[in-house]
Amino acid sequence: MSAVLEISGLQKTYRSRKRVRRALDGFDMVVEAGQVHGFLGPNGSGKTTTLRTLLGLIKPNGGRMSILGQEVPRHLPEVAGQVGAIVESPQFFGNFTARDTLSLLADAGGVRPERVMAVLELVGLRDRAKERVKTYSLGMKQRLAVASALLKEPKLLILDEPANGLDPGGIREMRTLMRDLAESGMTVVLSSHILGEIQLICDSVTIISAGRRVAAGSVSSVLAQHASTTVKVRLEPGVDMYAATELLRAAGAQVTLERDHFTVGNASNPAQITRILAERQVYVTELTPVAVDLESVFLELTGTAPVDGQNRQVDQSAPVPAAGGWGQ
Ligand SMILES: Nc1ncnc2c1ncn2[C@@H]1O[C@H](COP(=O)(O)OP(=O)(O)OP(=O)(O)O)[C@@H](O)[C@H]1O
Repeated sequence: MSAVLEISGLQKTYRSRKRVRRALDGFDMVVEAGQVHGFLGPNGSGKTTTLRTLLGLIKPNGGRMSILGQEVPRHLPEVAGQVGAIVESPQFFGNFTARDTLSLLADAGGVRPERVMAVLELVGLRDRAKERVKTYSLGMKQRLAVASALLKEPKLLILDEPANGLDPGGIREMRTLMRDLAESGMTVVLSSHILGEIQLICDSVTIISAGRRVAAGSVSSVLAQHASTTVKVRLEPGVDMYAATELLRAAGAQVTLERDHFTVGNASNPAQITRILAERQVYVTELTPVAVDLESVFLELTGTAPVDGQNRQVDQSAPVPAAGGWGQ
């Protein structure tokens, strides 16, 4: 695989008369060819700043960036034709049809006119191409925006919050579209706050917090690195659950009592749970690992802000040893 997008040590500081705000603090990101890559981070973590810097819309204070092997912003004119991007919601004239809107853009960008109906077909708007944009739903407008970014047949498509404001049906359509584009060989980078969606759609992710990378890699490897040692335990009906949890707590387990079950947070050896309880004739009817998802990893990572002044990405710091070892 080869990197379509590489960012290394990116710095951006916004300065106004009143304050200095460091939006990017040595940020790194790599996106391999043909992937759908999720770019995740809480509000204000630096996603839009990264994308705007990459597209030459704002100037960084330091760091290196390359797109399709060309250093940017120096070589942006050479690669701009191969990058489609929607970083701010595009404004369309409501009285224009989708076809007229795209024809104007194609004309201005020196794109072959045949591309207009081709991209409308790709985003599923061909049948509605002759209707005015003001009659479109939000989801259709979002798809029209994606169509406009596809006019140039880009190798890299960058979308900031493409599913923003869409209902579940619209989100599903957008997901299918992203996957279809990746299958056609395009690399797609999308930022989103809808983490369940990112988990379904993306091959790989970068998570940013306070201007630094806090995790990166394939979705499965990011999840595996944060594999949970929490298990859910259910007991036979009628058993005193509180007394059972006290037995486990006395042995060092981190127990959280729920309405009809409890969880043990540091269960690196779940057999200890069944052994300790069975010794007191308390029997377990269910013992299941609590699955980790992207949302819990995101909350865990972005809840712990990077240490100021540390010149390294947070995901390169020494791994924290897994909790466990109680009840031996
Ligand atoms: N033009 C600007 N002037 C000053 N500060 C700015 C400017 N643009 C962004 N910032 C600040 O830089 C930081 C990063 O903002 P950015 O918009 O990149 O975050 P984001 O991750 O895209 O957030 P969101 O998810 O809310 O869109 C924030 O603290 C923001 O207030």
